[in-house]
Amino acid sequence: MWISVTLQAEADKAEALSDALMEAGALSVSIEDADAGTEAERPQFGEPGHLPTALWDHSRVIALFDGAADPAELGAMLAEAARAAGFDAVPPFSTETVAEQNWVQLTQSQFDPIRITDRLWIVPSWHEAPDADAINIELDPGMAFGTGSHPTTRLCLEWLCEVVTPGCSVLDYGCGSGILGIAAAKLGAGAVLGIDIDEKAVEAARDNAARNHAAVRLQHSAVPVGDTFDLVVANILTNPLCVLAPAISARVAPGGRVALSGVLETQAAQVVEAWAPHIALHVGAAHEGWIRLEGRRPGP
Ligand SMILES: C[S@@+](CC[C@H](N)C(=O)[O-])C[C@H]1O[C@@H](n2cnc3c(N)ncnc32)[C@H](O)[C@@H]1O
Repeated sequence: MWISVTLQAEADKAEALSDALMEAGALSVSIEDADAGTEAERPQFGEPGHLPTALWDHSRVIALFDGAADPAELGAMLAEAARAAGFDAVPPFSTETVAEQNWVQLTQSQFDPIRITDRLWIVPSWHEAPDADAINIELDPGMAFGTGSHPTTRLCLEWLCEVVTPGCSVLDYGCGSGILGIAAAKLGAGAVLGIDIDEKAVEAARDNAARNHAAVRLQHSAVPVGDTFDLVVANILTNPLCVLAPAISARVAPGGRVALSGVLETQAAQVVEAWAPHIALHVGAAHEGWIRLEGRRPGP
């Protein structure tokens, strides 16, 4: 028997806490994006005015301890780890006992293969692809957002399935795990570029693209993007999508198309208005209260 302790921590402190927990005697530690839970567990995502980095501001640090440890001993280990990681006190946590043989299953069973369309599946590495003939993107949950389980990602993936044509160029603005760019490349796009403001996301996306043998160029968003693209997809949040309207729209080639996600139904008008001087947008699809806005730059 093991004791699994799930601690809530700010993402930028999660790694330090993870290291400190190992030092303090944990048998294993994993870090999960706290926003990868249920809708109710994701209060920040999509709240008007919330900064984009808040998407993975909160992490769950899950540490496994020997079940023989008594509560006082466990409390002392947690306190030592919290102190070593620079916390004033032990962050909020919950514990549960886990039968040894169920541990791996417990963690992995939360992430089953996700069918986006008949053509496209997202498959965790420990699963067999349910349809070997489909495009199967291998992605495991990690620190970068984008496993296909969130409706905003799904809306973008469905759009890519509809609009990618052989050899077209695609910009994935706010690539996170790289899931959208990888999907675009696998669907037949030519030049695919993914950019992100978070260097860790760029690194994760690089790893994921390599693992999927997907030709996707990935770079930090501070690096200027000179090109324009046939397709531009951005799953960020309402406020940054409004602020970034001139920058993102400038990357859409004449005749090219754009899809924006990360917008709640109630926020559609705000984004449409911000984009009106650049590209006219309309609601293309909706899923669980989230919408996808789409537009086309006039041109050839
Ligand atoms: C919701 S995640 C989307 C990840 C992935 N594209 C998907 O659809 O699942 C938003 C991503 O946008 C990035 N981001 C936020 N603001 C940005 C900005 N101003 N420029 C570039 N990337 C940004 C975040 O770091 C994050 O990786």
